[in-house]
Formats: sequence, structure tokens, C-alpha cells
Amino acid sequence: MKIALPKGRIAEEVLEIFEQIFNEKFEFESRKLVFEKSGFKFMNVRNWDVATYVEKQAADIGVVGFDVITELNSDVLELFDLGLGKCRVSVAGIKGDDSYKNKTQIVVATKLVNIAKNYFNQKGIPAKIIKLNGSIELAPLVGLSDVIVDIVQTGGTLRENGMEEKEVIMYSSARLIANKNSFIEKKKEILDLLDRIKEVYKTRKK
Ligand SMILES: Nc1ncnc2c1ncn2[C@@H]1O[C@H](COP(=O)(O)OP(=O)(O)OP(=O)(O)O)[C@@H](O)[C@H]1O
Ligand SMILES: O=P(O)(O)OC[C@H]1O[C@H](OP(=O)(O)OP(=O)(O)O)[C@H](O)[C@@H]1O
Repeated sequence: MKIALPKGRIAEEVLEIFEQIFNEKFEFESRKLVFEKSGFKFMNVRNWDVATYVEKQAADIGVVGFDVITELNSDVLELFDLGLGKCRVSVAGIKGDDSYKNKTQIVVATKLVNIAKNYFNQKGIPAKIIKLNGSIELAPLVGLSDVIVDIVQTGGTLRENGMEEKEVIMYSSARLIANKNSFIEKKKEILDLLDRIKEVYKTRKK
């Protein structure tokens, strides 16, 4: 069975869970992208690519943020909420300035283009979306956009830049996902692993 694990923020906590299940040290050596343990092949993949590997069945299962699955509209099965990497996706803007609410068209800077588009569409508010790849908070500060749609965790980045959360769009946490065909072909192995994860959660300190 092939398992795609994310690099980056949630990597450490995810590896910890797998360490507990397999009862041994789990570490991707510096540049090594694949390692095998007890018949499982683990792949070290960028958070944003986990959903793609799983959807295309290059991996049978994976761990990824719910924000990513939502943004990519990934056609995968969601098996379990791991409760890690908790954050929210919010509309944010300059503190005390709600003038964006009166505009005929709001200019929104974001990395999460689809989430932003769907949110303003559903509210019937015309929005022009500007895609950025990082440091999203800068956009309203220099007049590139009226507001941003971005991930908020501690709120520290917003505060430090004189901004505030205006509207929460969705809450996110890391999810265990499976490829739909793999779930049919390898149902027993996948459910066994899921049981082992749930077992770890019963004894896990929050
Ligand atoms: N402060 C935060 N900023 C970004 N993501 C966060 C934060 N807190 C929790 N998360 C969650 O952690 C996941 C992984 O974030 P991480 O920063 O490692 O990857 P990324 O930068 O979004 O992706 P990639 O490394 O592929 O470019 C996100 O998809 C989100 O669900
Ligand atoms: O609420 P906070 O705890 O401050 O976290 C939120 C910040 O973290 C993320 O950025 P990241 O650090 O991934 O950098 P980026 O701007 O390059 O995307 C996100 O895009 C926010 O900027």
C-alpha cells in the first residue's frame, strides 16, 4: 500500500502518529522521497500535491489539509479527521475598515482562488480575484486588493500587519484520504490501518 505524507507544517505530527502505529522511528532522510516499512511504501509529498497523488492513485491513501481538498475539489474519499493543523479560511482586511462591504465589486487577493470565488458567488457579491502565492496579507496594505482570503491560525500575521479577520469561510484540519478505487481494491488493508490510527487516537494526549 502506498501512503502520501505531507512535508511542511503538519509533517511532524503526522509522522508521530505513524511512529506510534508502527512502533518505530519515522523519518524521511534529508532528500529521500520514498521509504518502505512493513509492506507500506511512504512517499514524502508537498501538502498541495498529496490530494493529486491520491486522486490519481499514485498513492492509495494520504494526509492533507481539508482546505486543500476543498480548493482542489478533489475526488477522493475522506476517511478520518486527524484533528491536526487546525486553522480556518477567512476573509480579512485592514483593521477597522469595512468599506469593502459597500463596493460594487470587491477585489480579493488569495492563494485559495476557488474557495474565494465560491464564497463570494454564493453571497451574490461580485468579486475580482487576484491569485497570489504567498505573503497574501501584503495585498490590502499596498492597495493591490480590498481584502484577502487566507488561512488564519493564531491570527498573529494579521495582527502584526494591522489587519483583522472579517468573516470565517470554513474551518480546516488534516484529513486521512483514500483513492476511491484503492478503497475497493484494498479495503481490508485500508480499514485495518484506519483502525490502528483510531486506536492511537484513543490513547493520544490532545
Ligand atoms: N498558519 C497556517 N498556514 C498555512 N497552513 C496552515 C496553517 N495552520 C495550519 N495549516 C494547515 O496546514 C496545511 C499545511 O500547510 P503547509 O504550510 O505545510 O503547506 P503549504 O505551504 O500550504 O503547502 P506546500 O508546502 O505544498 O506549498 C495547510 O493546508 C493547512 O490545512
Ligand atoms: O494566523 P497565523 O498563525 O499567523 O498563520 C497564518 C499565516 O500563515 C500562512 O502563511 P505562511 O507562513 O504559510 O507563509 P506564506 O505567506 O508564504 O504563505 C498563511 O498564509 C498566513 O499568512
